[in-house]
Amino acid sequence: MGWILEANDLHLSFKGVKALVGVTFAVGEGEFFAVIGPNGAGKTTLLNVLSGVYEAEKGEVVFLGQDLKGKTPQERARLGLGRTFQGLEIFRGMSVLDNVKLGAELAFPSYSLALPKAEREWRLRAWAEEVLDYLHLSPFRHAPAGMLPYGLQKRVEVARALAGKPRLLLLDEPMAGLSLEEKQDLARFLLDAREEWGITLLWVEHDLRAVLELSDRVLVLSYGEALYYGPPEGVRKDPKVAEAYLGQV
Ligand SMILES: Nc1ncnc2c1ncn2[C@@H]1O[C@H](COP(=O)(O)OP(=O)(O)OP(=O)(O)O)[C@@H](O)[C@H]1O
Repeated sequence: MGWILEANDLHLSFKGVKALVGVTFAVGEGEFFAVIGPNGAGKTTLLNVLSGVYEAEKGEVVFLGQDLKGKTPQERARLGLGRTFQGLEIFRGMSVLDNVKLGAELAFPSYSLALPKAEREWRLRAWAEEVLDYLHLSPFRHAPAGMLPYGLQKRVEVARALAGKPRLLLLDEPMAGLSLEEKQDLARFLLDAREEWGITLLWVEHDLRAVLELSDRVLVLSYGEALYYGPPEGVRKDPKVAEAYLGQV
């Protein structure tokens, strides 16, 4: 399998608290890859290191064959490494369409700045509308994003990230706070986006059932260390994982 992302021996501590301890894994092109683990295991820290919010003290992150050391989150996003956050990161007063258009800007490389303004705006809007349509958000396109029910706001956030046409999208607990039906809808949209636009997905998620059902491979973290790395079928059988979750799996 061709790797789109490789993380080698990542270490990071916060004032003596070891958040990542020698974490090594790789994500294959087109995979749906999950990172799970108990609270405080280092999952969000790992996403922050991959997306450039933090720099690892040791180890390297290689994306599409390129070492990301020293690259800012914006530079990483431009290379095709997208991200959604725990909690909502949308502009509440802005319309759904404008939120998604902001994300779509990333999908239009700088040369398109040379296009006439109207032409560029038209293309941007057409692509944003396509993404909205895909995620069944078109009926809400003119509503201020903050006025929508929570589940739809989460979907707007995912739409904005997908509109940037990332090669790899990092998702931090995309299903938190969603109803079962909303979770099933989101799962379908993510799987469809992978199929349609060739986006690789790496998600941190607490809903173990959804993770084991949807993911191709899983990395389990506990106290910053990788406990398990492999197919979902092995997660429940692994004694170290069972111990870390104290019977939760
Ligand atoms: N900016 C920071 N400053 C100090 N300590 C931090 C910081 N970020 C994370 N930590 C610590 O690092 C460890 C890992 O935290 P992290 O948020 O990555 O875990 P997590 O697996 O995402 O947890 P959760 O499931 O609760 O979101 C924890 O002990 C946390 O307190």
